[in-house]
Amino acid sequence: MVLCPVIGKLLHKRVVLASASPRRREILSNAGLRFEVVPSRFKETLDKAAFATPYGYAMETAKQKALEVANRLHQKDMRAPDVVIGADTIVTMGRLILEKPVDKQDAYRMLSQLSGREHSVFTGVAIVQCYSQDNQLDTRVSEFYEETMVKFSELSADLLWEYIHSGEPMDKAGGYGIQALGGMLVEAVHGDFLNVVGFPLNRFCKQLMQLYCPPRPDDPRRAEHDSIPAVDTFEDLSDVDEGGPEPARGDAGSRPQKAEAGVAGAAPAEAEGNGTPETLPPFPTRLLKLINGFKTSKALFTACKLKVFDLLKDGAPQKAADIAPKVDASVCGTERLLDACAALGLLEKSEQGYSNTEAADVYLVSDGAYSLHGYVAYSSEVTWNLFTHLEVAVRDGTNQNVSLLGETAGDVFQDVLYRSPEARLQFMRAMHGLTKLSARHVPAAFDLSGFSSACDVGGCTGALAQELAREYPRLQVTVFDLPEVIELAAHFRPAGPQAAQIRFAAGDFFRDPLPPADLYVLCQILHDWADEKVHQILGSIAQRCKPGAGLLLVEMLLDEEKREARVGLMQSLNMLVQTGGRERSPSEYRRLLEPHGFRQVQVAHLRGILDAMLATRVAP
Ligand SMILES: Cc1cn([C@@H]2O[C@H](COP(=O)(O)OP(=O)(O)OP(=O)(O)O)[C@@H](O)[C@H]2O)c(=O)[nH]c1=O
Repeated sequence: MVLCPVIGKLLHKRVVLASASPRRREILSNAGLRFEVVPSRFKETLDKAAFATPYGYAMETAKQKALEVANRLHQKDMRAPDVVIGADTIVTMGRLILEKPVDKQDAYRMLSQLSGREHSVFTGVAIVQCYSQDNQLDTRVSEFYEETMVKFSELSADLLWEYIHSGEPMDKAGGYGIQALGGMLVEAVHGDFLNVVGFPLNRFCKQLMQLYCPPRPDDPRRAEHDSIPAVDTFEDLSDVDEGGPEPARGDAGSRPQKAEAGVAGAAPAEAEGNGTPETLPPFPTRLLKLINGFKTSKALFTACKLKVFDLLKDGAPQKAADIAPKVDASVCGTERLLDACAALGLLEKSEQGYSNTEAADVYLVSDGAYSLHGYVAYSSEVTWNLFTHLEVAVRDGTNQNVSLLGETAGDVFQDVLYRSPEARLQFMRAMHGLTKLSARHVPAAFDLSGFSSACDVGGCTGALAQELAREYPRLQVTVFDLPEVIELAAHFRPAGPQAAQIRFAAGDFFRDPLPPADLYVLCQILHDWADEKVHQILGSIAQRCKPGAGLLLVEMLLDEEKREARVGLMQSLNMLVQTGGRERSPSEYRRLLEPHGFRQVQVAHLRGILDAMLATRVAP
């Protein structure tokens, strides 16, 4: 019996697993797949620093493992297998990437770093379809990754050594095997368990379905189903938070090979009835998703604006007819909106009516500790309108505030974002919600314990300052921002024990001297500006810095080739249309930092949407 129908389709193909991992072999044979095992000889020595994300590294390693086997078998037999599967599992925590330990000491080092903390396990998978013609091998690679979060208990040195002496850690990424004795170290798992063991079977089957059973354009069931095109559910979007919002959960077709089904390219199919092979283009699911993406954003914005999620928070399910009058809307419109939200994974729909999903309760209600309601409102009322002028922005290379607000829009902050107390508060709410969520991995990205004072330049509501203060209880943090921002920052001040570590100082970082500190922080500031202004900001920070002082940059880092970081690239368009600034890659930031004496730059790709760089000021 095969649960995944596509596994049956592969029974007649020559499938090779390019892996020596006994776990991968077991997972795939348990699933009913028939395959040969040819371990890859590819050496896992790719330069990790060259990858924008840890999963980019895992996917590339998986691909190289599979391609090595495909090429070797093709050369040997002049006949390539039909499909080669490669995989690579890594354990990551902050900027650390852990692979298999080299010896027992190394295993101890890894496990003690994981003790008491949460980490991510990424498995990158590459499915290489091989075609040989005239003795030439042509390949088409489909890659993806899966992330699972694992939390370890606090583990004593004795326990770790006992575990290491069992011999189990040595051939396993991160130095543990969750499926055996290592399971005892684990307090919680969030995500696909088999992904931790070494192979994300569920996602693999979905990928095979896409490759071997693409929906046909003339399939009536498909048309019906796709009349609202498939979109990422909210749960998928929250993966983004923890892994960087990449194409539908790490879905990446590789370039030199043929294009991935669903975007372009043709896949052979058999015409119904007469068995004649006919070439049909694959149904462009992903393309339709892109075309219609704006509808899903607006449905979410509208539900937030009507405060549907506030109404349903923690309460019993309600019917559309009961909800409509409470949100001052028509029953027929409300019903459609609620159904769309349910299909998007924002609401649950049952016989009793509609209720919030867990994610909606946390992120979409207007008053939650982690609410993104302010960010949604800003996106709907400001970003949305600016994006209607994207074409002009692209043609002219300028921000579109003037198109929106008229000639008064001179300075992006003073005349636009802060043009009235309401606009200012709206922007601050948006930034606060987003920073609070996305900056939580920043403080642990580097060891900042050597610094005693920090100045968060343009620190707005103090959201990052709170995270820094929480991680470093001896650190004093000054949040430096415009007087009108500091005035409203009181709305967001923390009540907790960190409050005493944080003070707010008013000033303009383009004009006024910065407060003294031995660590300066710029969180999503440089991306607002073109290079000339960036130099001005860095110059005035450098003036205040003694040698040894630090500069922590928190930004969405683009990959050097500007191909992978989809969210960062979208954000770069956003910066064009809103401010005239841009997102940059690590080497672009390095080039801006160097003339100001900021060297020894370390880069940390973090979970979530923000990354971090730490530079040290050297003597001029
Ligand atoms: C976290 C974890 C990992 N593993 C194993 O760790 C190896 C990772 O290394 P790899 O480089 O991806 O694979 P490999 O074993 O070297 O094989 P290959 O595919 O030939 O490179 C794989 O074995 C996995 O199962 C477990 O068995 N249990 C766990 O909980």
